[in-house]
Amino acid sequence: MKYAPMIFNWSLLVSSKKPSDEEVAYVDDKARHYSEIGPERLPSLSPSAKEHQDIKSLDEALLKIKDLERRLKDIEFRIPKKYPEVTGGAGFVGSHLVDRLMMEGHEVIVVDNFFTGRKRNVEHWIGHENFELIHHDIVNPLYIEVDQIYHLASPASPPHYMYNPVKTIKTNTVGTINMLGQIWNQELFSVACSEEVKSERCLPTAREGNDQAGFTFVSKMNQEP
Ligand SMILES: O=c1ccn([C@@H]2O[C@H](COP(=O)(O)OP(=O)(O)O[C@H]3OC[C@@H](O)[C@H](O)[C@H]3O)[C@@H](O)[C@H]2O)c(=O)[nH]1
Repeated sequence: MKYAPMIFNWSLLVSSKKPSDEEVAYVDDKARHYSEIGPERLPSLSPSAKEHQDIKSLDEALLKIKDLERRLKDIEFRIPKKYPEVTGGAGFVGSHLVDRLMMEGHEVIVVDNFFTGRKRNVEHWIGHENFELIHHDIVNPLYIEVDQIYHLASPASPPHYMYNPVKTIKTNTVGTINMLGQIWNQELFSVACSEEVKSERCLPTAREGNDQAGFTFVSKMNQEP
């Protein structure tokens, strides 16, 4: 790409055009005006009494805002926050649940081995002080303190749960036992299951009306706490 050379035309500064009589008269008039009133009569730049008053009330307003912010923080602290853990929180259903919990102001921990889940499903929360993402396979124990668990970590669709059936059964049994071990009150433990699994503890997520549904059904049935 070619650039046009920048030429500064000095002749523009030395205009040949003479000021008109009107322009000269204006400049004369201004010069006379300011020589008459003198510098002391120029408008003062220091604040007037009224402006002083305004600044004072501005300070007071800022103090009030600070006080209100502090009281708001106090109130926020009194609202019971939950510390829920979402296993499989990087998956389709899990990430929507995470959004909901985060929007409600809870401190959310996501545990996922990214078998089918994706970081991008929760990336908008990464860096948020209430959010933590742990790359972990629930088949191995995990020792963290939470006060509620939404257990969604499981291969969800036939190609995924049939990919390694033994591992699927391990995830849904050993994995679930591991997650249960994290929480003292099992009433605060919810499992996501498809509609075939009839249990009050289940959060129904999908209808798995296919030949292999029985496999995931049996596997998930073992999850029931
Ligand atoms: O061993 C595993 C398997 C899977 N996962 C995770 O579990 C999540 C499953 O989410 P997917 O997007 O694949 O599937 P869905 O969100 O549709 O499944 C959801 O509804 C159906 C239920 O049976 C599933 O338990 C629930 O997660 C993924 O993030 C996956 O990485 C684990 O963390 N560990």
